[in-house]
Amino acid sequence: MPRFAANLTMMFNEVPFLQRFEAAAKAGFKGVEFLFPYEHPAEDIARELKSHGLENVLFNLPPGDWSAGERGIACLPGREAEFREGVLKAIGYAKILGTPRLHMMAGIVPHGADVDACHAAYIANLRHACEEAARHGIAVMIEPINTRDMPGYFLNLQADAHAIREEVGAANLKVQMDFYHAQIMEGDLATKVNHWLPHIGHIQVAGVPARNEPDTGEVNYPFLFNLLDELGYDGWIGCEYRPAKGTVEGLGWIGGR
Ligand SMILES: O=C(O)[C@@H](O)C(=O)CO
Ligand SMILES: [Mg+2]
Repeated sequence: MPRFAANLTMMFNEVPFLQRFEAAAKAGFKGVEFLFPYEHPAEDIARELKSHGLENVLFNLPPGDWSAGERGIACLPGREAEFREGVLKAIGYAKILGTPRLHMMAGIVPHGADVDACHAAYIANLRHACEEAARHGIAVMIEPINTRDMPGYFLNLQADAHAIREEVGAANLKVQMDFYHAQIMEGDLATKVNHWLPHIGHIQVAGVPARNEPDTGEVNYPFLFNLLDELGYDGWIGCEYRPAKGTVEGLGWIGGR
Protein backbone atom coordinates (compact mmCIF):
# COMPACT_ATOMS: atom_id res chain seq x y z
CA MET A 1 0.00 0.00 0.00
CA PRO A 2 1.74 3.22 -1.11
CA ARG A 3 1.94 6.11 1.32
CA PHE A 4 -0.19 9.05 0.23
CA ALA A 5 0.59 12.67 1.13
CA ALA A 6 -2.10 15.33 0.88
CA ASN A 7 -1.14 18.26 -1.32
CA LEU A 8 -2.30 21.20 0.79
CA THR A 9 -2.09 23.66 -2.10
CA MET A 10 -4.82 21.80 -3.96
CA MET A 11 -6.64 19.82 -1.27
CA PHE A 12 -8.53 21.02 1.81
CA ASN A 13 -9.07 24.42 0.22
CA GLU A 14 -12.31 24.55 2.23
CA VAL A 15 -10.20 26.10 5.05
CA PRO A 16 -7.25 28.54 5.17
CA PHE A 17 -3.73 27.12 4.63
CA LEU A 18 -2.68 26.74 8.27
CA GLN A 19 -5.92 24.92 9.09
CA ARG A 20 -5.42 22.39 6.30
CA PHE A 21 -2.87 20.45 8.38
CA GLU A 22 -5.46 19.52 11.00
CA ALA A 23 -7.99 18.71 8.28
CA ALA A 24 -5.51 16.42 6.51
CA ALA A 25 -4.60 14.63 9.75
CA LYS A 26 -8.27 14.13 10.61
CA ALA A 27 -8.79 12.61 7.16
CA GLY A 28 -6.07 10.06 7.95
CA PHE A 29 -3.01 11.52 6.18
CA LYS A 30 0.41 11.16 7.82
CA GLY A 31 2.26 13.21 5.19
CA VAL A 32 1.61 16.54 3.48
CA GLU A 33 3.18 18.53 0.65
CA PHE A 34 2.51 22.00 -0.71
CA LEU A 35 3.89 24.23 -3.45
CA PHE A 36 5.20 27.18 -1.46
CA PRO A 37 5.40 27.82 2.30
CA TYR A 38 6.91 31.29 2.08
CA GLU A 39 3.84 33.39 2.94
CA HIS A 40 3.92 31.88 6.43
CA PRO A 41 6.68 31.84 9.04
CA ALA A 42 8.32 28.40 9.05
CA GLU A 43 7.70 28.15 12.79
CA ASP A 44 3.91 28.41 12.28
CA ILE A 45 3.97 25.57 9.76
CA ALA A 46 6.27 23.49 11.97
CA ARG A 47 3.80 23.93 14.84
CA GLU A 48 0.94 22.62 12.70
CA LEU A 49 2.98 19.64 11.53
CA LYS A 50 3.97 18.76 15.08
CA SER A 51 0.52 19.27 16.64
CA HIS A 52 -1.05 16.95 14.08
CA GLY A 53 1.67 14.31 13.82
CA LEU A 54 2.39 15.09 10.17
CA GLU A 55 5.52 14.81 8.05
CA ASN A 56 6.21 17.43 5.38
CA VAL A 57 7.40 15.39 2.41
CA LEU A 58 8.01 18.12 -0.21
CA PHE A 59 7.74 21.76 -1.19
CA ASN A 60 9.14 23.92 -4.00
CA LEU A 61 11.96 26.42 -4.18
CA PRO A 62 10.81 30.03 -4.66
CA PRO A 63 9.54 30.18 -8.29
CA GLY A 64 10.28 33.80 -9.24
CA ASP A 65 7.29 36.09 -9.81
CA TRP A 66 4.42 33.57 -9.92
CA SER A 67 1.71 36.22 -10.37
CA ALA A 68 3.58 37.53 -13.43
CA GLY A 69 3.54 34.03 -14.93
CA GLU A 70 6.98 32.81 -13.87
CA ARG A 71 7.19 29.09 -13.06
CA GLY A 72 10.71 28.79 -11.67
CA ILE A 73 13.89 30.59 -12.62
CA ALA A 74 16.46 27.77 -12.77
CA CYS A 75 16.74 27.84 -16.58
CA LEU A 76 16.86 31.63 -16.86
CA PRO A 77 20.33 33.03 -17.59
CA GLY A 78 20.99 36.17 -15.57
CA ARG A 79 18.83 35.16 -12.59
CA GLU A 80 21.54 33.12 -10.83
CA ALA A 81 21.92 35.42 -7.81
CA GLU A 82 18.16 35.36 -7.14
CA PHE A 83 18.16 31.60 -7.67
CA ARG A 84 20.91 31.12 -5.08
CA GLU A 85 19.02 33.26 -2.56
CA GLY A 86 15.99 31.04 -3.18
CA VAL A 87 18.03 27.90 -2.53
CA LEU A 88 19.11 29.24 0.85
CA LYS A 89 15.57 30.34 1.71
CA ALA A 90 14.13 26.93 0.84
CA ILE A 91 16.81 25.08 2.79
CA GLY A 92 16.13 27.36 5.78
CA TYR A 93 12.45 26.37 5.70
CA ALA A 94 13.26 22.70 5.08
CA LYS A 95 15.50 22.55 8.14
CA ILE A 96 12.76 23.94 10.37
CA LEU A 97 10.06 21.75 8.81
CA GLY A 98 12.21 18.60 8.60
CA THR A 99 11.55 18.37 4.86
CA PRO A 100 13.74 15.78 3.09
CA ARG A 101 13.18 16.86 -0.54
CA LEU A 102 12.75 20.11 -2.47
CA HIS A 103 11.34 20.54 -5.95
CA MET A 104 13.28 22.94 -8.16
CA MET A 105 11.06 24.31 -10.95
CA ALA A 106 12.92 24.89 -14.22
CA GLY A 107 11.01 27.88 -15.58
CA ILE A 108 9.42 28.98 -18.82
CA VAL A 109 11.78 29.62 -21.71
CA PRO A 110 11.36 33.27 -22.77
CA HIS A 111 10.36 33.87 -26.42
CA GLY A 112 13.45 34.05 -28.60
CA ALA A 113 15.77 32.88 -25.79
CA ASP A 114 18.91 30.92 -26.60
CA VAL A 115 17.87 27.39 -25.54
CA ASP A 116 21.50 26.27 -25.16
CA ALA A 117 22.10 29.13 -22.72
CA CYS A 118 18.95 28.10 -20.78
CA HIS A 119 20.22 24.52 -20.66
CA ALA A 120 23.63 25.65 -19.37
CA ALA A 121 22.02 27.86 -16.70
CA TYR A 122 19.75 25.01 -15.63
CA ILE A 123 22.63 22.56 -15.25
CA ALA A 124 24.79 25.05 -13.33
CA ASN A 125 21.91 26.04 -11.03
CA LEU A 126 21.02 22.40 -10.41
CA ARG A 127 24.63 21.58 -9.51
CA HIS A 128 24.67 24.49 -7.06
CA ALA A 129 21.31 23.55 -5.51
CA CYS A 130 22.30 19.89 -5.15
CA GLU A 131 25.59 20.81 -3.49
CA GLU A 132 23.92 23.13 -0.98
CA ALA A 133 21.06 20.70 -0.29
CA ALA A 134 23.46 17.77 0.17
CA ARG A 135 25.11 19.58 3.10
CA HIS A 136 21.79 19.21 4.93
CA GLY A 137 20.88 15.72 3.73
CA ILE A 138 18.17 17.10 1.43
CA ALA A 139 17.35 15.71 -2.03
CA VAL A 140 16.51 17.93 -5.03
CA MET A 141 13.67 17.01 -7.41
CA ILE A 142 13.09 18.01 -11.04
CA GLU A 143 9.63 17.44 -12.49
CA PRO A 144 8.61 17.26 -16.17
CA ILE A 145 5.43 19.35 -16.58
CA ASN A 146 2.94 19.17 -19.45
CA THR A 147 2.95 21.88 -22.10
CA ARG A 148 -0.83 22.31 -22.07
CA ASP A 149 -0.91 23.58 -18.49
CA MET A 150 2.43 25.38 -18.72
CA PRO A 151 3.24 26.33 -22.33
CA GLY A 152 6.95 26.92 -22.79
CA TYR A 153 7.98 25.09 -19.62
CA PHE A 154 11.59 23.96 -20.03
CA LEU A 155 11.25 20.33 -18.86
CA ASN A 156 8.41 18.21 -20.28
CA LEU A 157 9.50 14.59 -20.75
CA GLN A 158 10.64 11.84 -18.39
CA ALA A 159 13.60 10.85 -20.59
CA ASP A 160 14.79 14.47 -20.76
CA ALA A 161 14.64 14.76 -16.96
CA HIS A 162 16.72 11.61 -16.54
CA ALA A 163 19.24 12.85 -19.14
CA ILE A 164 19.56 16.11 -17.15
CA ARG A 165 19.92 14.11 -13.93
CA GLU A 166 22.78 12.13 -15.48
CA GLU A 167 24.46 15.25 -16.84
CA VAL A 168 24.35 16.97 -13.44
CA GLY A 169 25.70 13.83 -11.81
CA ALA A 170 24.66 14.60 -8.23
CA ALA A 171 23.66 11.67 -6.01
CA ASN A 172 20.89 13.72 -4.35
CA LEU A 173 19.21 14.71 -7.63
CA LYS A 174 16.05 12.71 -8.40
CA VAL A 175 13.10 12.96 -10.75
CA GLN A 176 9.62 13.80 -9.46
CA MET A 177 7.33 11.73 -11.66
CA ASP A 178 3.88 13.29 -11.74
CA PHE A 179 1.67 10.72 -13.47
CA TYR A 180 -0.78 13.46 -14.49
CA HIS A 181 1.81 15.36 -16.52
CA ALA A 182 3.45 12.15 -17.80
CA GLN A 183 0.15 10.74 -19.06
CA ILE A 184 -0.68 13.96 -20.91
CA MET A 185 2.74 14.21 -22.54
CA GLU A 186 3.67 10.61 -23.27
CA GLY A 187 1.73 7.81 -21.50
CA ASP A 188 3.27 4.33 -21.09
CA LEU A 189 3.38 5.05 -17.35
CA ALA A 190 3.95 1.52 -16.03
CA THR A 191 6.95 0.84 -18.29
CA LYS A 192 8.51 4.20 -17.50
CA VAL A 193 8.08 3.95 -13.73
CA ASN A 194 9.50 0.43 -13.84
CA HIS A 195 12.49 1.54 -15.91
CA TRP A 196 13.45 4.59 -13.85
CA LEU A 197 12.21 3.73 -10.35
CA PRO A 198 15.66 3.87 -8.63
CA HIS A 199 15.99 7.48 -9.78
CA ILE A 200 12.46 8.59 -8.93
CA GLY A 201 12.43 10.55 -5.67
CA HIS A 202 8.75 11.42 -5.52
CA ILE A 203 5.50 10.57 -7.32
CA GLN A 204 2.33 12.63 -7.71
CA VAL A 205 -1.10 11.65 -8.99
CA ALA A 206 -4.33 13.14 -10.37
CA GLY A 207 -7.05 12.07 -12.75
CA VAL A 208 -6.44 12.88 -16.43
CA PRO A 209 -7.51 15.12 -18.10
CA ALA A 210 -9.40 17.16 -15.49
CA ARG A 211 -6.84 16.89 -12.64
CA ASN A 212 -9.53 15.75 -10.21
CA GLU A 213 -9.54 12.63 -7.97
CA PRO A 214 -7.40 9.72 -9.27
CA ASP A 215 -10.51 7.54 -9.70
CA THR A 216 -11.76 9.94 -12.37
CA GLY A 217 -10.37 9.92 -15.87
CA GLU A 218 -8.34 7.71 -18.14
CA VAL A 219 -5.50 6.46 -15.92
CA ASN A 220 -5.83 3.03 -14.24
CA TYR A 221 -4.44 4.04 -10.85
CA PRO A 222 -5.23 0.80 -8.96
CA PHE A 223 -3.02 -1.00 -11.49
CA LEU A 224 -0.19 1.54 -11.01
CA PHE A 225 -0.43 1.47 -7.20
CA ASN A 226 -0.22 -2.33 -7.21
CA LEU A 227 2.77 -2.12 -9.54
CA LEU A 228 4.52 0.34 -7.21
CA ASP A 229 3.93 -2.09 -4.31
CA GLU A 230 5.30 -4.97 -6.35
CA LEU A 231 8.37 -2.93 -7.30
CA GLY A 232 8.95 -2.08 -3.64
CA TYR A 233 8.48 1.70 -4.00
CA ASP A 234 8.70 2.99 -0.44
CA GLY A 235 8.46 6.73 -1.16
CA TRP A 236 5.47 9.03 -0.96
CA ILE A 237 2.73 9.66 -3.48
CA GLY A 238 1.54 13.25 -3.46
CA CYS A 239 -2.20 13.70 -4.04
CA GLU A 240 -1.85 16.74 -6.26
CA TYR A 241 -5.38 17.10 -7.56
CA ARG A 242 -8.34 19.46 -7.36
CA PRO A 243 -11.11 17.70 -5.48
CA ALA A 244 -14.21 17.71 -7.67
CA LYS A 245 -16.86 17.67 -4.96
CA GLY A 246 -15.12 18.37 -1.68
CA THR A 247 -11.80 17.05 -0.35
CA VAL A 248 -13.11 14.57 2.23
CA GLU A 249 -16.09 13.54 0.10
CA GLY A 250 -13.71 12.61 -2.71
CA LEU A 251 -11.29 10.45 -0.70
CA GLY A 252 -13.06 7.15 -1.38
CA TRP A 253 -10.43 6.20 -3.99
CA ILE A 254 -7.78 5.67 -1.29
CA GLY A 255 -9.73 3.12 0.73
CA GLY A 256 -11.45 1.68 -2.29
CA ARG A 257 -8.46 0.49 -4.20
O1 LIG B 1 2.64 19.35 -10.96
C1 LIG B 1 2.74 20.49 -10.54
O2 LIG B 1 2.14 21.43 -11.05
C2 LIG B 1 3.57 20.71 -9.29
O3 LIG B 1 4.11 19.52 -8.86
C3 LIG B 1 4.55 21.79 -9.26
O4 LIG B 1 5.45 21.72 -8.46
C4 LIG B 1 4.47 22.98 -10.12
O5 LIG B 1 3.27 23.57 -10.22
MG1 LIG C 1 3.29 17.80 -9.82
